[in-house]
Amino acid sequence: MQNPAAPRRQSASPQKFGNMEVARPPQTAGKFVVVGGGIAGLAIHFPSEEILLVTASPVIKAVTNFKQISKVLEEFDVEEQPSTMLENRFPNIKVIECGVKQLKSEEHCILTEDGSQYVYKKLCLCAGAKPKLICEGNPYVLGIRDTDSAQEFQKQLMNAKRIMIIGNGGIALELAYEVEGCEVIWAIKDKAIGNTFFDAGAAEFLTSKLIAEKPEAKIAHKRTRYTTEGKKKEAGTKINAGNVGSALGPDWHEGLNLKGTREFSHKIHIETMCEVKNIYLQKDFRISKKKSLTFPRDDQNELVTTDKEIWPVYVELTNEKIYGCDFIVSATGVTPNIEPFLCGNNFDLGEDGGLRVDDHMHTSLPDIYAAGDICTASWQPSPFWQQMRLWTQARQMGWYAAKCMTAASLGESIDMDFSFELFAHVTKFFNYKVVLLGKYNAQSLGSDHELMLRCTKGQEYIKVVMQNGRMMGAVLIGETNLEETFENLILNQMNLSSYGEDLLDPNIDIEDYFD
Ligand SMILES: Cc1cc2nc3c(=O)[nH]c(=O)nc-3n(C[C@H](O)[C@H](O)[C@H](O)COP(=O)(O)OP(=O)(O)OC[C@H]3O[C@@H](n4cnc5c(N)ncnc54)[C@H](O)[C@@H]3O)c2cc1C
Ligand SMILES: NC(=O)c1ccc[n+]([C@@H]2O[C@H](COP(=O)([O-])OP(=O)(O)OC[C@H]3O[C@@H](n4cnc5c(N)ncnc54)[C@H](O)[C@@H]3O)[C@@H](O)[C@H]2O)c1
Repeated sequence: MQNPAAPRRQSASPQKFGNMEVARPPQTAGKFVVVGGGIAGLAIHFPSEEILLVTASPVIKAVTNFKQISKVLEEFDVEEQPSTMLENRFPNIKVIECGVKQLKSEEHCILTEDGSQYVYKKLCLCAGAKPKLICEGNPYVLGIRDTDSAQEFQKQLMNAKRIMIIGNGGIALELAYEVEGCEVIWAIKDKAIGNTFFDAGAAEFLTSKLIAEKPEAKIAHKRTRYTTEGKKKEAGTKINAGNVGSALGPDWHEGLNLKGTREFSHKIHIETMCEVKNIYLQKDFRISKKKSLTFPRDDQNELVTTDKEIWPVYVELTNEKIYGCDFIVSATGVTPNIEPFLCGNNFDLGEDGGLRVDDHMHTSLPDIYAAGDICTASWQPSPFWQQMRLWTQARQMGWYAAKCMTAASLGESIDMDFSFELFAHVTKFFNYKVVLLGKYNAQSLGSDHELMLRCTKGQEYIKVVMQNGRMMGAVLIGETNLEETFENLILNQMNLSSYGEDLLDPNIDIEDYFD
């Protein structure tokens, strides 16, 4: 049976009239059009509706081994697959492998880079985000986002003796632990590592792992890559250089050999409370007559000497120190991919540059929804939820957006999905399981809160955030088995004042206590 969602594709290039190129007339697509084949776009399922998925990357992301760990915590692996696999599994989905270059919201249509136009009834934008680099266009400054940029990083690392990592979030934390055989200078704005996830206490717990030699055996990698090598691209479907592929996710580095040219395991030096002031290419640095420093040794403390080695690039920090290196990784956050959709469309934007969405994932323009990294959640959130640009949230948003779009087209109303009640993230840093719940860093609680801690060096770190005797958030590092109990305690807001310190007493089986 012919797929009803399939728009008839004519020639790949725009029609020609004399010397003039004219975009092909609009093709009426299915009811719903989704832009982006990342985790948010792929979570959009309408079992009985026709969907047109337009995506710039040749592969799509599929969630496998999905596990609901507790009410809100989810764990899953992600595989890259060819888009044909998606079409085979879901005959109501038609995939167009091409970047969207323009949105005409008044006409309800999108234009792709091959000159085609598709009309939508409802549209969901899931075009993700791209790395926010400290110095755009500098060939020695790399960002990591998708499979290709991760492989480029690996390629450059293979020939590197020293790299600099700038930033203090997820990517920097992972790289600082994973990179071997290469000196790493890690410059952070904060006093302690991992500021987007941890406070100084948790950072200290983890730092001991960072400076130790890495004894852990590597776990087998779960990601599989669909390779496009040798696959001839159709004319006109070339991906615009500005378009990135889908973002990597959990275990992204497991298939990569993150090793430099040296024989040692870890060698890392952290420069705290500083930012990048200047980046010099080798020639400019020579002209500047400035001096760079050698890699600081543990026993030298601040006594570093002038570096005799010549490096391709030099980084001057705001603490006046200068280090040479082979290249710089800018792990400094992301910027939502909104450019192709802005021209002529008056979207409300969030402070972080995302498309503002309401509690039904609806943007400020009629019939246009957004989900995942591209959007800025602009509803009044639950007291225990905040947006972070993560796999889990992208998946939940995509899934919920689909429900909202269906309900809107049927004229029905729908309640906010339960997954937005509580922020819950499970990940792994420095080979420890890390669970973050609710206001895990006392975000927006001001000074009116207290912390309870339990820490066993090398084994576990538990922090709970309490306010008026109620649990507001928690950080659980290690195999604590407390996530489900704490999730319930945050959600039910039970008054825990009478338990006092017993709450974290290791001799009390807290799970049974609150069953
Ligand atoms: C290195 C790395 C490690 C990470 N690790 C974790 C982790 O361990 N845990 C976690 O929870 N999160 C992690 N994240 C974050 C997570 O990957 C993202 O939050 C999530 O993938 C966002 O999904 P998305 O669908 O919104 O965007 P993306 O995955 O970026 O997908 C966007 C899609 O839109 C397409 N697109 C872009 N522009 C256009 C256009 N103009 N036209 C058509 N298509 C377009 C792209 O090709 C892509 O298919 C990590 C991110 C990175 C970079
Ligand atoms: N395990 C995980 O959960 C995981 C791992 C990797 C990445 N991610 C996600 O992937 C995305 C990208 O990761 P990321 O690490 O680039 O972003 P991030 O948002 O996690 O961290 C960005 C970091 O860069 C710092 N920063 C910003 N501008 C800076 C500047 N000019 N100079 C110095 N530091 C600056 C910030 O203070 C912050 O520490 C994020 O959404 C992140 O949540 C998650």
